[in-house]
Formats: sequence, structure tokens, C-alpha cells
Amino acid sequence: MGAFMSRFGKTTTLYKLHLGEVVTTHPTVGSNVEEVVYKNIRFERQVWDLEGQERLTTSWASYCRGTHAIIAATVLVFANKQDMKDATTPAEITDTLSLHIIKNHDWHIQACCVLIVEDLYDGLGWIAQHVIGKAPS
Ligand SMILES: Nc1nc2c(ncn2[C@@H]2O[C@H](COP(=O)(O)OP(=O)(O)OP(=O)(O)O)[C@@H](O)[C@H]2O)c(=O)[nH]1
Ligand SMILES: [Mg+2]
Repeated sequence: MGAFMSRFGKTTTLYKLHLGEVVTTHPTVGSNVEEVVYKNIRFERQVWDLEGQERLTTSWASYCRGTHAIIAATVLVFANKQDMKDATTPAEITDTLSLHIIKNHDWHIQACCVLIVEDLYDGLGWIAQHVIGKAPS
């Protein structure tokens, strides 16, 4: 999972949503947390970007420490880098992550590339729709 997650564009996606720009990144060590605003929805200090290199992903559990239960979690997966001709397709990512076995939570896979912010916003719109129960306005 660690290697699978590395260099997928998590940090680039976070800053595209936060700043509206594609920034130059380095492999993340530690984490980044930023505010993301989309229409009338404010994800205030709620959008976390974690390190994806395999040797570092053992730290991911520490971000969940103190969490006793996850209730009604929704799962959004960004199938990023769809601008690349050999990009892994959303269907392939769905299979690799076995998303179809998730029965108790809503999940959605969103094809995107960081150059097209509307694709990222479609994903956020889906989250808002499922968490708040209505589309952002
Ligand atoms: N072509 C293309 N390149 C992208 C896209 N998103 C990110 N990249 C590039 O992919 C590289 C890695 O992006 P990062 O955002 O640093 O990846 P990461 O998932 O945060 O990596 P780690 O922090 O190591 O886990 C950078 O060179 C980005 O410019 C995309 O949609 N299309
Ligand atoms: Mg990163």
C-alpha cells in the first residue's frame, strides 16, 4: 500500500485545492494540513496530506490514535494523473483497492488530474452531498 500511495499527487492535489495553483513538491515527510473551501463548504483544517513513501506509511496509524469509531464514513478516492496516457484507470484502481467489497459505507472513485480543478471539485461535491445531504451551492 505504501509504495502504491507514493508520488500519486496527494500534496499537489491538496495545494491545488487550497491555493488554486499547481505547486512544486518534494516527497512528503510528516504531513500537511490546510483549509479547503469549495462553494459554501469549508473544510477547515480538515484536509490532511500524509507521507506516501513505504518506509513512512507506518506513521499513518498515529493519525487515527484516539479515534474509537468511524461512523458513517464516506470514502472518496481520487484516480489522479488521468492526463497521462498510461494512467491507471479508475476501474483498475477500484479493483486494486477492492472498493466493491465496501458495503457499509458510501464510496466513490473520481477520475481527475490536478490540471482540471473541476474534476477535484466534483469529488468534493460528492463528499458534501453524502455528508451534508445536499449539493454545495
Ligand atoms: N501529469 C500529472 N502529474 C501530476 C499530477 N498530480 C501530481 N503530479 C506530479 O506527480 C509528482 C508527485 O506529486 P506529489 O503531490 O508530490 O505526490 P505525493 O502523493 O504527495 O507523494 P508523497 O508525498 O511522496 O507520498 C509531482 O511531480 C507532481 O507534479 C497529475 O494529475 N498529472
Ligand atoms: Mg506528498
